Amino acid sequence: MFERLALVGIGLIGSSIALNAKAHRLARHVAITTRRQSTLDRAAELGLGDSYHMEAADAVRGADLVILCVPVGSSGAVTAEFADALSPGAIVSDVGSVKGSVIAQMRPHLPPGVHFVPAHPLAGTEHSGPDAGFEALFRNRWCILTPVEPIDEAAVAKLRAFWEACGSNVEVMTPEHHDLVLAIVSHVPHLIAYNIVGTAADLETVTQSEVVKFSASGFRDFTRIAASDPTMWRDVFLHNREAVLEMLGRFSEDLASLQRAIRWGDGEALFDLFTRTRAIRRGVIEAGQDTAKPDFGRGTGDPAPGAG
Ligand SMILES: NC(=O)C1=CN([C@@H]2O[C@H](COP(=O)(O)OP(=O)(O)OC[C@H]3O[C@@H](n4cnc5c(N)ncnc54)[C@H](O)[C@@H]3O)[C@@H](O)[C@H]2O)C=CC1
Ligand SMILES: O=C(O)C(=O)Cc1ccc(O)cc1
Repeated sequence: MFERLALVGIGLIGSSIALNAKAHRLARHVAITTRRQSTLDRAAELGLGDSYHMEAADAVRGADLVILCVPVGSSGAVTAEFADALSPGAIVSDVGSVKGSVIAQMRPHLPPGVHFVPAHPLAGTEHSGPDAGFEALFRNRWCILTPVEPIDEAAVAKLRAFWEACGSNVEVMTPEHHDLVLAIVSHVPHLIAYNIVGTAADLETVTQSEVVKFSASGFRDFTRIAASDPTMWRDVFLHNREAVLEMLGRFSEDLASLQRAIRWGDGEALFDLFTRTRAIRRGVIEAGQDTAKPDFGRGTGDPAPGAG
């Protein structure tokens, strides 16, 4: 599919892409570059690529597909390191959990003649680093493409085919819509997990060990999410600020109304909400998705179906 794939950053997502490239023969040569020598050495030990470079420019030179796989806050600085070495006609993409900010950071560095097609695989775990990757990560998961003007349809089609070969279902949308949808289905839920685990750990009457010992399944799920990479998630919140604050505002209002229902013994309000949310989960399962599928509908004015 590609002659030379350059992966810039080789953590969970970069290494999972590398394993797919090898398993499905998506590129004749996979060039890997990352910031630290120790990470590059580990990638080489794992046999993730065909060549390994400490200089990003050396990895992207001659590449027809470059995928940036670094925390979103580093996107601009890292792109500046290799932009001059990009070949005309190359497709430049990324995997960042935020699209608007990443596009704003990367675009000014990209020379005319390369095709910029940002992407976001909605697939991951709480683990990070090159050892965390696995080939099945993207299978039956969504990958969202957010092409920017001037859109090259052939480049979009090629990147779509790449992600489909990794097992993903591909959807195209604007960066703004992506950031709003992801704020409610991914970013705010992570913030809630970080917050509730922090609150539990801070309780003076509940020691840290009791939090671990008595974790029932619901709280256990929160602890898994709250174990996610601190650098990555700090960057997500700093770079999707507006959408997250908008969704948090709605969330707080809805939480206040639940608090009120509990205070005033309004069982009907609680029962009604829990009945609606149960139906949503069952709809998700019936649709064959055991993880939340974003609401790709537009124009409803309510990107959080069933919230509140
Ligand atoms: N972890 C997840 O579940 C998912 C993450 N993403 C996105 O994928 C991107 C990468 O995330 P992961 O692979 O999980 O992270 P990771 O922490 O496993 O790997 C990040 C990689 O980037 C390198 N790196 C960090 N700062 C750098 C810099 N300034 N210059 C060069 N290399 C640098 C690290 O050495 C490492 O190789 C992020 O933008 C994240 O938002 C997207 C979907 C899921
Ligand atoms: O581990 C989980 O449950 C996740 O939610 C993984 C994840 C994290 C970040 C993304 O941008 C997409 C997927």
